[in-house]
Amino acid sequence: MVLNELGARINSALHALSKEPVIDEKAVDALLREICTALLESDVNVRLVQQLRQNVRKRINMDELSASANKRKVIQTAVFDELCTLVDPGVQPWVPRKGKQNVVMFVGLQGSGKTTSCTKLAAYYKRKGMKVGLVCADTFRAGAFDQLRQNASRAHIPYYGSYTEADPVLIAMEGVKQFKKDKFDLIIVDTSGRHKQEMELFAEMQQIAKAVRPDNTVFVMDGTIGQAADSQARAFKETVDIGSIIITKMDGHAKGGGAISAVAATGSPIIFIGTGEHMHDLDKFSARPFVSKMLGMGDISGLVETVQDLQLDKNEDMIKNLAKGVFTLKDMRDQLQSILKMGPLSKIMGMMPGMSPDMMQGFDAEEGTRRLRSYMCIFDSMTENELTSDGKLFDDENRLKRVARGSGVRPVDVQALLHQHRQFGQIVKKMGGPEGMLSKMNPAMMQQMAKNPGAMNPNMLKQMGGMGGMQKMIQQMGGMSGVQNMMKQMMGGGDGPGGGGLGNMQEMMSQMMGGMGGMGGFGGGGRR
Ligand SMILES: Nc1nc2c(ncn2[C@@H]2O[C@H](COP(=O)(O)OP(=O)(O)OP(=O)(O)O)[C@@H](O)[C@H]2O)c(=O)[nH]1
Repeated sequence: MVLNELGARINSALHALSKEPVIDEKAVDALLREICTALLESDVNVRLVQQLRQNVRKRINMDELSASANKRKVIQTAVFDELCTLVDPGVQPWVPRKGKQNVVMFVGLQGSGKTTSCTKLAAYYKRKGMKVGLVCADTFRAGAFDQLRQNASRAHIPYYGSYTEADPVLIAMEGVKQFKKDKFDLIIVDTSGRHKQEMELFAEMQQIAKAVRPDNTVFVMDGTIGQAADSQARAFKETVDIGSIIITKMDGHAKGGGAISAVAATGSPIIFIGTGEHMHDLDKFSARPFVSKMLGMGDISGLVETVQDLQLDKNEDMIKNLAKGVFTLKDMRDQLQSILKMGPLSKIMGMMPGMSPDMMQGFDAEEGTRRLRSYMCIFDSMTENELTSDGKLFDDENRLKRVARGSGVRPVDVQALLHQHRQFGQIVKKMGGPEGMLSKMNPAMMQQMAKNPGAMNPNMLKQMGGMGGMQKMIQQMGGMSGVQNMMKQMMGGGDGPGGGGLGNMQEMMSQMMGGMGGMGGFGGGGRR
């Protein structure tokens, strides 16, 4: 069972509980049976599933429960917490520090996704402002250096490797030495893999570790591996000092439960999850947001971090404009550019509460991204004067035709962009100023949800006014104008209970992307 399905099944079991007229031992047993079966079908280690069942059972005291006003909430919180425990070894993950020359070594079996993940991680920390270098110490697989070189070049990340040197230990040592000399903040060493756990691989890993003395060793594991994950993780743990885990290929049809269980075998935290072959397909992992996202409650912290990385609050001109309710073509270009920088639209939308991955079906994010890129070409063909205008200049047909010619599109495409700009402009006008919807919020509620999404009353999101309330929470958590402005743009309004939050967002997105079909499932306001 893939993780989306697992989340949906646990959700529906919890939902079924709320429909029970009496919540007694029998009802709790039925709930746990359903959850445990779902976990086992997702390849979660059987020992861990038993442990989860016992822990939840221990936390639910039926006598106390009968006096409790909200039994369902108590049970839901217990289940949520135990699901988090399942993927959280309780160890703070290691993070590189800027200004210190951090060395990270990647290990794992051949094809697990080491090389790909090295570059993804390098790009991630580059976005955080670190000076990152990649060392290819994989001399076992012909072509490994070429792969790393290509990936690194694409991401503009310096790399080190050799076509002639056959000794991986020497390459690793030399690469790390050079990057250290040049004061790199983070040096990532990719090592070889083998088809299976074998002595030669382990001996090589140990030699490299001895030579470069990594601050952290990252174990990369294929998410599709199933129950074999447990023994694989143990074998690696016994040989090298695994500090963190990256699980790859968690996109598509990976069951993932087996690899996730590896946390227990190594006692090391999962730090990232690979969700595709592209550079951006790396999700930071932490237990609570992961479980929250799996259960369709979104990943607020991931969304806030992604938005923070954009440093939108540094775009002062736009912020000033927005506050005044003014929205130029240049503002629109900057916003869309930011969205493009955040990575695939599907990923961003997947982080939003209420949007479980299955709701994204039919949402053609690639087509959306292509359309955004064509918009960028149109903006590039405009003069500064035109960009800083409200678009009325294009009532002049010659001007419109000139821009269409310059960007290789039809005049009607330029008109479509101008139409969307007008729509955005109307929303900005409505929301700007002190009367904007962001001024109305309930901080206590937001803080509670931010701290513990599992304890959230399922109706809370609805009460908060769906995505409108979400927006307020992001304001509370991020506390920065850039996030608000971004969210304002992306999501549109949504005030009050059931306010058209998601509905508006759907409308906005589909307008932006030119009416992508298949998003009709999004309800207004909170979901569940
Ligand atoms: N779908 C998907 N594919 C991935 C992911 N991570 C890696 N891959 C693919 O998995 C394949 C193997 O990845 P590599 O990075 O070459 O694996 P490796 O562990 O470095 O392999 P060796 O160098 O031979 O040890 C490649 O085709 C990658 O594109 C992921 O998160 N999702």
